[in-house]
Amino acid sequence: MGHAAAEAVVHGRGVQLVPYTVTGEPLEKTKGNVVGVSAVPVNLVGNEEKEDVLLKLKDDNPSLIIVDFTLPSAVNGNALLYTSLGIPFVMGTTGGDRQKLMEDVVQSGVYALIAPNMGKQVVAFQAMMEMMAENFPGAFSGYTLTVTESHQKTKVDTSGTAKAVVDSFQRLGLDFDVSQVEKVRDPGEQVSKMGVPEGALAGHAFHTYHLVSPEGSVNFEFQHNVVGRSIYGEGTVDACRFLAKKIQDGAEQRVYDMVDVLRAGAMR
Ligand SMILES: NC(=O)C1=CN([C@@H]2O[C@H](COP(=O)(O)OP(=O)(O)OC[C@H]3O[C@@H](n4cnc5c(N)ncnc54)[C@H](OP(=O)(O)O)[C@@H]3O)[C@@H](O)[C@H]2O)C=CC1
Ligand SMILES: O=C(O)C1=N[C@H](C(=O)O)C[C@H](O)C1
Repeated sequence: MGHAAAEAVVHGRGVQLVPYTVTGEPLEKTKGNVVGVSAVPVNLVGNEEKEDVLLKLKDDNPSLIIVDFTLPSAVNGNALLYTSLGIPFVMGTTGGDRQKLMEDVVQSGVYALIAPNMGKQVVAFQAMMEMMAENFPGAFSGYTLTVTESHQKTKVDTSGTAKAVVDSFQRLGLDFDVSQVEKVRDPGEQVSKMGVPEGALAGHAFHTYHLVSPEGSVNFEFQHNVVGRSIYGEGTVDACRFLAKKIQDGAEQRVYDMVDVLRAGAMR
């Protein structure tokens, strides 16, 4: 996903790629190595040197914003790293201890945008569910919910988007815990059960939320199926532009999500 985001930055308006990517690898594996993002060579940064490199990049690029698409196990440590260096960041990575993440970032006073989904229409769906929960709490009391999400087999955690939507469903009266979300990670099942195109097995996000009334006579189904990752890359560029403007304006609020970007009319 980091690569897809970098591609979108290279092709995006009003943003510039700082050609460095921090990895989870030791320096001996990254030293001198580059990856190509379109025609731009991007330098790999090893674990031991990341603090020094980020500080130097911040000095050289005062409006630097870090984009993080890593792993749930890296979420909290990375957020502490960025806040300790005073570098604003966009965090698309899901999982980790989300409550601690929010507490640490808010307390630091560093500008950040944290969201489990950067895709404009998915963010709009999330916002719609939040609005429904706020306006009609308990509207689906007594209903039964099933949630199924399919992602590439390398995804280690339950979808962060599904967790956010489940939060709205809970406020709508559904008795459902995120541990009940069915994760589909087997490629065979993804094709046969979920209808994922074979070409999208390495990158897709299919979500289905199904609700049934107590007596079974009323059914609702919400579905968003994304093939590939380009919509998240485009949303990441929107997020960076939005955050840069907030920093420039010295906005009082310092921590944002993608619904804030959408509400501001700042998603293309
Ligand atoms: N918000 C959104 O719209 C979206 C969010 N996501 C989320 O983004 C995250 C990443 O997804 P995806 O790219 O598919 O995952 P991958 O597993 O493909 O990539 C994760 C990368 O993180 C790197 N990494 C691991 N630890 C660290 C670390 N401490 N510092 C820096 N880099 C590290 C790994 O590289 P290496 O170990 O080689 O260094 C690896 O390449 C997931 O949480 C996913 O859910 C995904 C799509 C959209
Ligand atoms: O890992 C992914 O691919 C995605 N992760 C995010 C999530 O966990 O919800 C967003 C989207 O589903 C793609």
